[in-house]
Amino acid sequence: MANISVIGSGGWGSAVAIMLAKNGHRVTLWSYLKEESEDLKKYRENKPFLPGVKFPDGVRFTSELSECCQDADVIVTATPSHAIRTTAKNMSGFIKDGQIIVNISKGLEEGTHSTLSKVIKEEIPNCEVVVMSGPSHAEEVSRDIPTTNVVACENCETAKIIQDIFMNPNFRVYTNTDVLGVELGGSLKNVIALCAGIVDGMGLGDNTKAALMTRGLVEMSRLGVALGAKHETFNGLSGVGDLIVTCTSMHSRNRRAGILIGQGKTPEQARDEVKMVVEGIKTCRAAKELADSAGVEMPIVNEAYKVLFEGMAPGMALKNLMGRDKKHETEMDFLGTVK
Ligand SMILES: NC(=O)C1=CN([C@@H]2O[C@H](COP(=O)(O)OP(=O)(O)OC[C@H]3O[C@@H](n4cnc5c(N)ncnc54)[C@H](O)[C@@H]3O)[C@@H](O)[C@H]2O)C=CC1
Ligand SMILES: O=C(CO)COP(=O)(O)O
Repeated sequence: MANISVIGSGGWGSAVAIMLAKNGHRVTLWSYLKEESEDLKKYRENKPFLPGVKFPDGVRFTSELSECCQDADVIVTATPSHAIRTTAKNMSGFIKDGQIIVNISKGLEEGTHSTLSKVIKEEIPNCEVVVMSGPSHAEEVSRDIPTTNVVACENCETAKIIQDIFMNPNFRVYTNTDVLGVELGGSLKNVIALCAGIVDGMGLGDNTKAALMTRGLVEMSRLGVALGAKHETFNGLSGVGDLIVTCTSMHSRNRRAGILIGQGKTPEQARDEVKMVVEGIKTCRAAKELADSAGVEMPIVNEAYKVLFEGMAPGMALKNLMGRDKKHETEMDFLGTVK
């Protein structure tokens, strides 16, 4: 049994806290807002994000970071991506050498385009970072619906420690050492999920969505390989696996925001209506800027950028994508990835 602190009590942090407590660990769940923490304590339920799911006895609640870090064997970070740097900075003074931090948030930092494990390592140089990603909606994990994820760390022995802590008969965990590939897959799929929602909101067909997902995966892998990730990682749980779930599930916040945009709402209106974190909007900007500076072609991401940030109508973006130059499907670039 381990002492685990989960930093961030949105839907995902709460679901993971519930699961880890059911696995037999002592869990402390940290909330950004004191009122959020008080409500969790009072109702033993996350009413806004996971209504109807009770926290097991093994979970306690706090809004004090110091008490989360000091006695924890493992710390799990689950804040929105934009809050990871500040949260890590605030945690840094309480972290012991070699402390394992498992990041389960998905996204890239605005401006620097850094992966979240890199941001954590910059703020807490004495810790060891593991990332967990894959197809896992909080609504299902909190209700013990069978799910598989992957934990990635350059040190496979550390990944195995986390695999043992998280694994249970309804939550199967694989290990991987391609940290960059796992993080990029989990982040970039949110942009394609937004586009899948737009396709649904426009009332287009299954053919259109299958095309978007397939070619979207090609773009994700192409950028990933150019940045140093392994191509095969994108064919795993954190790549195609998460892409499938996010592009097809009504639980997906990114897909739900996309549906609203496809129906004519602005990205701001869509984000406000979804109310929960829609990471794909910011990640789209980061992906476009990364692709531009690495000279990588990402036509879907480019069109999504125009819709999200330049006011282009989704119908025009679709026309641009369908009207591109003719291609051979498996055309390779110099790195051996499919163009
Ligand atoms: N919800 C899900 O099923 C999954 C979410 N994720 C990722 O987990 C991360 C968190 O997402 P959710 O739990 O869905 O979010 P959520 O929308 O359910 O909750 C957001 C939480 O962030 C807190 N918050 C707001 N501003 C903050 C700040 N400045 N500092 C710290 N906390 C702040 C809010 O109080 C709230 O508790 C995201 O990166 C998301 O992509 C990953 C896998 C599954
Ligand atoms: O990453 C997720 C599921 O694996 C959550 O995706 P959404 O943020 O789109 O709900």
